[in-house]
Amino acid sequence: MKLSHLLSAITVEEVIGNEEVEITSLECDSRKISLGSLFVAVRGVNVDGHRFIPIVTVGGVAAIVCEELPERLESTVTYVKVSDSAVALGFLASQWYGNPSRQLQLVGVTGTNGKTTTATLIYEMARLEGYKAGLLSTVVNYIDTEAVHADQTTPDPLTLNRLLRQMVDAGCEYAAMEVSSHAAHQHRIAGLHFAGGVFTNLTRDHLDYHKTVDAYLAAKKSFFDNLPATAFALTNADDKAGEVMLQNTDARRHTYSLRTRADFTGKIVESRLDGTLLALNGHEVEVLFTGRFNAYNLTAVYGAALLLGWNPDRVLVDMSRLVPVAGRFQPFHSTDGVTAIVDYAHTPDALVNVLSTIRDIVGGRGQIITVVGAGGNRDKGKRPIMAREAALRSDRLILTSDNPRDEEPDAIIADMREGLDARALAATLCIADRREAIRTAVSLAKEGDVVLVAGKGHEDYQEIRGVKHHFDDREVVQEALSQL
Ligand SMILES: CC(=O)N[C@H]1[C@@H](OP(=O)(O)OP(=O)(O)OC[C@H]2O[C@@H](n3ccc(=O)[nH]c3=O)[C@H](O)[C@@H]2O)O[C@H](CO)[C@@H](O)[C@@H]1O[C@H](C)C(=O)N[C@@H](C)C(=O)N[C@H](CCC(=O)O)C(=O)O
Ligand SMILES: Nc1ncnc2c1ncn2[C@@H]1O[C@H](COP(=O)(O)OP(=O)(O)OP(=O)(O)O)[C@@H](O)[C@H]1O
Ligand SMILES: N[C@H](CCC[C@H](N)C(=O)O)C(=O)O
Ligand SMILES: [Mg+2]
Repeated sequence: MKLSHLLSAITVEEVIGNEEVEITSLECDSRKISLGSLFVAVRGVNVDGHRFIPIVTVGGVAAIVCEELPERLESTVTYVKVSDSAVALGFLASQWYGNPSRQLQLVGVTGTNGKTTTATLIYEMARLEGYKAGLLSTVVNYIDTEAVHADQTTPDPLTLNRLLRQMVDAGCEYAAMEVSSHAAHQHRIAGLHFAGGVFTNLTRDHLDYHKTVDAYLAAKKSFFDNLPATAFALTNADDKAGEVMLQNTDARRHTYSLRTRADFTGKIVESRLDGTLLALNGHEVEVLFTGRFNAYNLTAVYGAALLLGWNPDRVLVDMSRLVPVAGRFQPFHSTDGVTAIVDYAHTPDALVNVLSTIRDIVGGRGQIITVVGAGGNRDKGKRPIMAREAALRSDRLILTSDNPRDEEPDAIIADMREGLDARALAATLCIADRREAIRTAVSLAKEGDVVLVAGKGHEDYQEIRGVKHHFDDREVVQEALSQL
């Protein structure tokens, strides 16, 4: 592809050199370039990509996109100056892959919790409606029915557009994707053409990265600020940040709610551990999901489905055919009446939601035993709050390791313990070995009790100092239950 064709997709400040040069590949990582590549120098979180300009020049790149021109210019390289390389990379990646997001109806889902669930269900719903569809999510990506391993919630622009291209080539008409706050902030989604955006909720997470709640909100809001007028923007009217999200969007504004008047309303008629009778815009449907938070997700999916123009009657029927996402409120039962639930709750708010849901259903008839940890190298401020919220809503609490990454497991547990008063501490055990922690919780449970194993959900690894060791809460839980 000619450089000039790529450049027609971005706003350039200055070009020095030949714009008609042939580009053999588009890269933002100096370790991946080859002869004739276009290298985009992005200022990252750890390092400034501009640092690698001398290396890629020696490596034979044909052109370089950057925010700051190097002092020494080579006659063999075309230099393109832009005001924001990360934004440029997004648009260039779209152009490189033939703008696949314009050939699909792409729906983005953002918010602190519920992104994976909501995006996955929109994908499932498209398939139930008879369409080929794609999915980009924390758990797994799908190109029609082909599962592709997911490294990140929202991949970098090159991976993202490559996957969207594969979806279009496979005949997909729809795609759903999660838009993480990191991705929005780093412009990983720049250049994408969305048919719709959904906001789930905003509570505390990732303050290690965004520093303040306002900055975190601004990152999520930027997704809606950039939606085109042709798109729909569907927000949660019950969330404090719901209205703010749509303040500056050009998209068509719509709301969903479980509490007030909205375009799409959900009402829990009856709740059980294995399902809910839900009324969507007044129509009753039996769904295979539990909890108020899932009623929110389903109402959002229902709204998105109607805004995509699918048949309302068929959508209602298909809502009852949707099945829960791996590791999200996934129940396991022992033969003697103990239930264990594996859930991905890894924020204070998610723990509150999941534990309140369990308490509503169990009532005073059984005890709740919670096993939870917090990830290393992530938001430290949420640790004591997670422990406190879990202790408040559990009869017994076992603090353990999540992914310790580069931190000491005991130090993370100590941070969590800071949130507990003397009474809570008396009902709390600290067992850093997660397998031991789960086994202990299960062995403490009696008939009618519920063990909640929170934080890792679908993850099948434990990340310790850069190495992922196989570990799966669901396997450990099943093994422990079978030994009761
Ligand atoms: C902290 C963070 O978000 N980092 C992301 C970021 O990388 P970075 O800014 O650190 O990159 P960098 O290492 O500083 O490098 C800057 C530039 O120099 C280039 N480089 C670097 C080294 C080199 O030798 N040569 C070279 O050219 C890099 O390719 C890059 O273009 O941009 C990369 C490309 O998009 C991401 O893969 C990377 O995600 C890292 C791996 C990560 O762990 N991110 C997590 C926090 C994350 O994004 N999580 C969210 C989900 C959160 C949630 O669950 O809600 C997600 O979307 O997955
Ligand atoms: N709408 C919701 N509101 C609050 N909590 C929710 C909601 N949906 C799910 N949860 C809780 O949050 C956990 C994570 O759900 P999900 O994976 O769908 O969210 P996510 O936004 O994709 O998370 P991540 O950012 O880590 O990928 C669930 O296991 C559940 O405990
Ligand atoms: N994808 C999110 C959630 C991780 C969940 C938890 N298991 C952890 O490792 O902290 C993150 O990377 O922050
Ligand atoms: Mg997710």
